[in-house]
Amino acid sequence: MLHVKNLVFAYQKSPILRDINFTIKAGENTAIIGESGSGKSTLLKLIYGEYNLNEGQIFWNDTEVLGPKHNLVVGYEFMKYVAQEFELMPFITVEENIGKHLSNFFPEEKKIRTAELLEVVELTSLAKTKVKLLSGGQKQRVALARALAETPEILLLDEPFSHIDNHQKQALRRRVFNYLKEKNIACIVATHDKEDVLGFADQIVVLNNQTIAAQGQPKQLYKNPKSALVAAFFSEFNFLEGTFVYAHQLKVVQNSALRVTVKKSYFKGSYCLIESQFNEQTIMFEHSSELFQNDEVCLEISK
Ligand SMILES: Nc1ncnc2c1ncn2[C@@H]1O[C@H](COP(=O)(O)OP(=O)(O)OP(=O)(O)O)[C@@H](O)[C@H]1O
Repeated sequence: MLHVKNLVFAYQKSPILRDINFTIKAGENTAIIGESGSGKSTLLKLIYGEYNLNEGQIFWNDTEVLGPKHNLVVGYEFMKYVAQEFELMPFITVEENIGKHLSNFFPEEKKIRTAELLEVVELTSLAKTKVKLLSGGQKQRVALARALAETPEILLLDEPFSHIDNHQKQALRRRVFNYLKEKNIACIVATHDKEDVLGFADQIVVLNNQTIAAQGQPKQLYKNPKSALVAAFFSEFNFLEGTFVYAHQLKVVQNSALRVTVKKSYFKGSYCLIESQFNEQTIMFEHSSELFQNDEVCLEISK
């Protein structure tokens, strides 16, 4: 189990993170979300032992994670970290990068393991290609596979699919997260993308104002977002009748007190997102077809 206890950290004087407390069980997937600059990457680096804490402690089971003040070499065998700037070796091949830390004493095992990981990240066809020739997304996949090579107990992922195109992202995400569950590898994913979270995360930790603003299971936070920050992470939303209402929870009806004037329609594929006006307030709602400027429609909340 990972245990982050009363963590406080500042790069210089003003704290970046304070009063951070949470736990992660073996095999659990935790998403760290929050605005840009809220400290997600910093938190991952602290858990990895890259910096010294100002206060607090971090444990993986009975081992305390200590910063560079106490450790000559950053990192622990049980933990791997895939940073936003994945540091690969450009002049050797994809498979050599992935197998870099696997023992040469067991060449057969190394071969099998590398082949397995190439499949997880769907890079089998590029196994013999030098990394310097790869695209950003392909490099990101090599970094993921390399982090998995030695089967860590916990994996720290910073925006792990950010460079990968949409077409490949969906399937890759499922493969990687299912693989982690199968192998009982805990993971922490810092992300801006709700698709990295819904359907995969066991818990979400929301960072805001240097601290944990909310924490819970995705379903809980989604159904009852207590702040605009959380609601906005999941979907387009409105603040109506003292509560957060997602755009898809507003339906056009014959008659209601919520009579809005359409400003603009945005085609979204299977639906249209409609921007409308109610008194001084902008109301966003989803509709099956396009509506036109100055159309008047009545809306009802259907949660
Ligand atoms: N090495 C550093 N030295 C000083 N300040 C830093 C350093 N790295 C990050 N910061 C500051 O710490 C704060 C948190 O940054 P961090 O990168 O952890 O945020 P983040 O939530 O991961 O952002 P993003 O979503 O944009 O990646 C920011 O204000 C940033 O400017």
